[in-house]
Amino acid sequence: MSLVSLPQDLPSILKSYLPTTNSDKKFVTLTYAQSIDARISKGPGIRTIISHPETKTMTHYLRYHHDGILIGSGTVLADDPGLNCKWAPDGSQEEIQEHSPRPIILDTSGKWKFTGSKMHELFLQQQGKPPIIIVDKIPNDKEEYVEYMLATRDIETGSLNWFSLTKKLREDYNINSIMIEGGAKVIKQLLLKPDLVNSLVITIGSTFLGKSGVEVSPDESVELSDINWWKGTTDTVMCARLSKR
Ligand SMILES: NC(=O)C1=CN([C@@H]2O[C@H](COP(=O)(O)OP(=O)(O)OC[C@H]3O[C@@H](n4cnc5c(N)ncnc54)[C@H](O)[C@@H]3O)[C@@H](O)[C@H]2O)C=CC1
Ligand SMILES: Nc1nc(O)c(N)c(N[C@@H]2O[C@H](COP(=O)(O)O)[C@@H](O)[C@H]2O)n1
Repeated sequence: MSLVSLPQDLPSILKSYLPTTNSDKKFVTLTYAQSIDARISKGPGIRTIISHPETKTMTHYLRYHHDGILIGSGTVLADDPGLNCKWAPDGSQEEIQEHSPRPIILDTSGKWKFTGSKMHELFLQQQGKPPIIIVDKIPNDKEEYVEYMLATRDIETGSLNWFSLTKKLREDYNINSIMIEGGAKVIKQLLLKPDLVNSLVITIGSTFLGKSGVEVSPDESVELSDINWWKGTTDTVMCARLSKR
């Protein structure tokens, strides 16, 4: 798949929502594409194109600027995504490979296999990196090229500790900036974490996906600040920060 050009006015809007170059500070961007009725796919397990080609290019521009890209197992199983970066200033193969983010798959119950996936194919073609899989138990039958990282859980509640997870990715793998693309279960949790998420970049496509679509509404109301809108051919992009609650 080749990309259309990046709209000229997008980088200046995105600039202050991107991780700073050469910074070793942790940076988390939550980014996804939704319909007007806040759905990110037509239904569970259905890969759905929402973004216009120009905002798809923006996603690859964002990927270029991050060390890692995280998705949940629901997304990797539904979409079989590539998660590489196809955008680079000069479009060279070397630059694309170097700047492809490291895929991070939150698959605590070990349902997904790298071998035979789109990600695997791209890795073999030197167009993408191999994944780190976050698991509750290191599997006996480890896959070649995959790195496994144990999920960090709160002792009292047993729930995933996102702060420790991003800290560990930074300390153990030098992944300072992470863009989190979804899916719905992951997004819903992170919309309630203003202390973890530095930037929010949401593409809003001009479509309604209807009641059977996968919804991304947080369990509580969420206020935003530092808001900027970009208007494209059919989509708008909202850049913002989550307000502290
Ligand atoms: N339009 C867009 O930008 C995007 C759309 N999608 C869509 O989203 C849908 C998938 O969303 P979901 O089914 O909600 O799946 P998901 O991708 O959010 O994954 C959920 C899974 O992730 C793991 N997980 C998440 N939070 C966890 C936690 N706190 N502790 C332990 N494990 C945890 C679990 O294995 C859980 O079953 C697909 O239809 C996909 O196409 C996904 C990403 C972006
Ligand atoms: N930006 C954006 N727009 C859409 O319309 C989408 N459906 C998605 N989905 C996300 O992108 C992943 C696919 O990545 P590849 O193109 O295969 O590299 C998919 O898994 C979702 O995370 N994003």
